[in-house]
Amino acid sequence: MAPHIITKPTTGELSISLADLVVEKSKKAIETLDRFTIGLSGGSLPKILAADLKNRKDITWEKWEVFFCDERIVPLDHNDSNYLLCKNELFDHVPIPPERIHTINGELVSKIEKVDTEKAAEVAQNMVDDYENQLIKVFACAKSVKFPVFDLLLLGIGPDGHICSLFPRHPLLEEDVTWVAYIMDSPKLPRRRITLTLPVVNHAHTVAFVATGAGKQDTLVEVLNEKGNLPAQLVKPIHGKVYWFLDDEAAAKLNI
Ligand SMILES: O=C(O)[C@H](O)[C@@H](O)[C@H](O)[C@H](O)COP(=O)(O)O
Repeated sequence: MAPHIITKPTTGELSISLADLVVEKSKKAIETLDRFTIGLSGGSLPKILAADLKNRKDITWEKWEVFFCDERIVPLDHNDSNYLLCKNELFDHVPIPPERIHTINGELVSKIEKVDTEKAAEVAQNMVDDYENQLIKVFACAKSVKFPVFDLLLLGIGPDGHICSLFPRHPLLEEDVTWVAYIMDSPKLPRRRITLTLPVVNHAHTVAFVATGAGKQDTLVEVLNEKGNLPAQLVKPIHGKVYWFLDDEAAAKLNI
């Protein structure tokens, strides 16, 4: 199915349009399943997302279940933390119950910082298991049931076409069993991260990319106009829809 591409002259207008989609998806999910499952990313996304959304009065925030599409393995109060970014932009301004915001395990973060490289992989695997268990609880299914189905995943895109912490040509792109994986050799710093895997992304009901600024022009031409295997091009939800929220600058080289 062709993606829906939404372009707006400014990031302010883009924030309004993105908030409209989030409100719509949140309402629909809460009406049917009494909860809304959303995955957030880092980068510029939390700020663009929160700018308008945090002032919306028509959201049942208490019914949200928030996960992170990827997270850097750093303390939750570290400047590199995607959680901290989302907290500052959104969580501090809206009443999502803290227990419904699913972070990486802070104790395991402290542990990983104190061990050698070999042991670090073991701790990272524990962190992955912990995060998968949080997903299992919310999605109320045994791990044998294939994949969680998020109502909405919000993704940024790197200039190299990466999404989550899934980078071009990285073996993690082949992962087709686990829901969450760790990466210790991320080409983008910090090196240690955990990420949702591609099959989880592709089981979501709705995936929305957000990209702004001239730095994304060439990447968007490649991802949207050409065939290839960049991580963003591998996002093809089995039953879901894909949206692209772009400002005019980012979209300038697209024929739309
Ligand atoms: O973990 C990270 O390193 C970032 O979160 C990264 O994945 C980001 O989401 C994209 O690079 C898009 O970032 P921008 O939207 O800021 O361009």
